[in-house]
Amino acid sequence: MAETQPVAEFAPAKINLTLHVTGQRPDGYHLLDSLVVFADVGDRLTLALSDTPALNVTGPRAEGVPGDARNLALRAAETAGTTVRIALDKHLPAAAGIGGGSSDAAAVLRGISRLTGLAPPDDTVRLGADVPVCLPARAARMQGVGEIVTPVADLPRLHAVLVNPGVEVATPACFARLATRTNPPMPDPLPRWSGPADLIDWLATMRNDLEPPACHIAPVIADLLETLRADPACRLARMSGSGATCFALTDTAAHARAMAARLSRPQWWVQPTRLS
Ligand SMILES: C[C@](O)(CO)[C@H](O)COP(=O)(O)OP(=O)(O)OC[C@H]1O[C@@H](n2ccc(N)nc2=O)[C@H](O)[C@@H]1O
Ligand SMILES: Nc1ncnc2c1ncn2[C@@H]1O[C@H](COP(=O)(O)OP(=O)(O)OP(=O)(O)O)[C@@H](O)[C@H]1O
Repeated sequence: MAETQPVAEFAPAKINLTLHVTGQRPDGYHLLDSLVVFADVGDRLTLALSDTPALNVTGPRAEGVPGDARNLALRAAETAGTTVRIALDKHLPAAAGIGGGSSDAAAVLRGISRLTGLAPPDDTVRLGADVPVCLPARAARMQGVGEIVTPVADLPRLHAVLVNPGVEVATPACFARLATRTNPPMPDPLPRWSGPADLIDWLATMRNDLEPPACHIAPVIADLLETLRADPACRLARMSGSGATCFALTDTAAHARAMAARLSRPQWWVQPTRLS
């Protein structure tokens, strides 16, 4: 087969504005209720149909990312039953709670759909709990173990700073350290927020249940959250996913940029961003 013209896909960072752990299935997987949004920072992929699978990982965060069949980008193509050549320009830190691998996998599935005209496979949660929500890459409520994705229309757009303190937190270890596995869900239906300030006030009454276990595993996360909360521009600071990346919400893009400049440290990944 001659290679097709490549298509480009953006794989945005996934941010869990809330992450409530509401139960556990008999197979050990946890039931979640999470308000998920996407940032304007992320990985960049190009892919083309080809005879043999291939993956080339480059970019500022390529180090340590598997370049072989373990990479979720190649596993996604295999799930779709398609052979593709992928160039992955990695900008998101890995194992960071912002769905890097899942967003790459979802981007590959979107790209393959464009190349073949076929719909993505149904059972994408098998690739990773975050893949279904990353597929549309739009604000959504995520439930079940990640397979139930309900779009949230008209979510006010937020300004934020994302900060990763340079430690990796293993997701299973984080779930394993939960003190309680049956915690209250978010309200159903979700409220309708009048604007960003209203949304932030409401978010302050919600939780990330994985934050206490992650802070126990990596105390640097607790220190980071304290630093974020002490900043005059910070309206709310919370961890995303199983960490270690945390986000601070601000009133304006200028505040996010100024806060990001104040937070610059050699080992930290710091990004001002918009979430929507
Ligand atoms: C924590 C979140 O990032 C929140 O968005 C996701 O639930 C995790 O998404 P992910 O990294 O794509 O997760 P997976 O690769 O499917 O699972 C990693 C591990 O996390 C635990 N896990 C994950 C999802 C879930 N609903 N319950 C779990 O207990 C399991 O131990 C699993 O082996
Ligand atoms: N495309 C990829 N990008 C980054 N890591 C990948 C990729 N494919 C496989 N991996 C592996 O997956 C592990 C988890 O990385 P990933 O960035 O997906 O985690 P995460 O940000 O914690 O995800 P989540 O928020 O979904 O829990 C990494 O340690 C890495 O070895």
